[in-house]
Amino acid sequence: MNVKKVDHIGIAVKNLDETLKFYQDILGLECAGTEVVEEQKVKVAFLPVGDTEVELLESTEDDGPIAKFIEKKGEGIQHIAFRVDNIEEAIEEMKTKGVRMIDEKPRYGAGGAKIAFCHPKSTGGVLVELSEREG
Ligand SMILES: C[C@@H](C(=O)O)C(=O)SCCNC(=O)CCNC(=O)[C@H](O)C(C)(C)COP(=O)(O)OP(=O)(O)OC[C@H]1O[C@@H](n2cnc3c(N)ncnc32)[C@H](O)[C@@H]1OP(=O)(O)O
Ligand SMILES: [Co+2]
Repeated sequence: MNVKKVDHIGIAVKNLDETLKFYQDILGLECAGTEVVEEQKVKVAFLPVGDTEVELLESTEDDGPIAKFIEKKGEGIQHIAFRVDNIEEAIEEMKTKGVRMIDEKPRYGAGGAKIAFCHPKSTGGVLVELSEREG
């Protein structure tokens, strides 16, 4: 597996605009854009920090993964995403090594990335996202 960097840290929030006040006005980060990713039932805001990004996630539906996460655990860090150079190969390697994949095929991720999630029960308790994209 060739992990290049931490692509982003995904943070579940109830209200994107409210939380952006902390990241923008207090931390001084810039919001590089927002996007609705229908398949994940989220509205996403990206805030680059050095070589990585903070990804703020607000649910667009009551039954989405972010809504469920907040219901059970409250707001906070929901996943960490690692950048890989070939996601299909990375998924196969994970499976071969016994990791339980939530996604066995890449899905659409924000910014046109190809993404796949690994189940927290087989990663030591962290929801891990694999992400392949340019840049
Ligand atoms: C836009 C995109 C992008 O970057 O481009 C994104 O990031 S979208 C980001 C949002 N999309 C996703 O998260 C998609 C992948 N996520 C999922 O499929 C789901 O959220 C699961 C991770 C499978 C959890 O599903 P669900 O809540 O129905 O399962 P569950 O409550 O039965 O949880 C099973 C066990 O996993 C734990 N668990 C649940 N969510 C967790 C999380 N985020 N981190 C660590 N552990 C977690 C629960 O506490 C429970 O443990 P116990 O049994 O010990 O209590
Ligand atoms: Co993500």
